[in-house]
Amino acid sequence: MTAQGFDGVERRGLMFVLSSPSGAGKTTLSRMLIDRMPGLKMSVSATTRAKRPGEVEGRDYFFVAKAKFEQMAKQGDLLEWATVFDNRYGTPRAPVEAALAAGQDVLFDIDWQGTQQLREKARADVVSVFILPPSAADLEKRLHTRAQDSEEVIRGRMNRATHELSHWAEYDYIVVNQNVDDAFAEVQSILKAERLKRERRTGLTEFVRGLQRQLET
Ligand SMILES: Nc1ncnc2c1ncn2[C@@H]1O[C@H](COP(=O)(O)OP(=O)(O)OP(=O)(O)O)[C@@H](O)[C@H]1O
Ligand SMILES: Nc1nc2c(ncn2[C@@H]2O[C@H](COP(=O)(O)O)[C@@H](O)[C@H]2O)c(=O)[nH]1
Repeated sequence: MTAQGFDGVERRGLMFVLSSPSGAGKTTLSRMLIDRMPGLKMSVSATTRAKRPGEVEGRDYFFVAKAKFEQMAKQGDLLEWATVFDNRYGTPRAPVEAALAAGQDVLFDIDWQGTQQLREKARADVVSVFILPPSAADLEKRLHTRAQDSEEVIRGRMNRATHELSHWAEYDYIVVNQNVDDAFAEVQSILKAERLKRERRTGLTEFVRGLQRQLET
């Protein structure tokens, strides 16, 4: 699973995870990353929750029935899965493996349970970022302005936010999403720096040997 860095040095692909309480801005930041960072592919999850207005099958999620989800989990087709807000969510394994094998990095918008499972499977290749809202009032306002969930669903997500927040210290990086452009710049910097980490740059030895040969001649 190697990617060609922009400087031509081979490296292992990485799994870039964003988690947060619902409404803090993962989806927004993920879309910005996919639009602006070449070599990054979004992992599209399967879910048993109902489609929101404007969501597109295969772009936002694969919307599946409960029985189908259970079958996917049983067959080993999911890299990780969890129950969130009474619905099932999981990462289809094949597209992630194919993207990594093709030299791409993969972006995940998943919760702390999924992040733990990915970390158990591939610790060295997982880079995780927890997104915090600037305040509880902002979080609630964002869930309302998104205008895609009922009052009851929003209340449930706000009630669960404390629990989600309690997992912040399990993440490699913490970003406060106050201004979306600033938060994007921070997340982008993390990805750029992680792509340059020596340990995942498998082609460095060969590259440096080549430089040494040039210097000796
Ligand atoms: N920095 C910001 N300032 C103001 N509004 C924001 C900011 N970031 C995101 N939003 C808005 O907040 C709402 C929720 O954002 P988003 O859907 O990205 O959250 P999420 O973390 O993906 O939520 P979920 O976990 O429920 O999918 C959206 O309407 C989005 O446009
Ligand atoms: N463990 C996983 N969590 C996932 C996955 N896909 C999404 N999620 C998380 O679920 C909640 C709710 O999402 P929403 O779209 O209904 O608002 C959010 O925290 C997502 O990050 C997954 O495949 N695995």
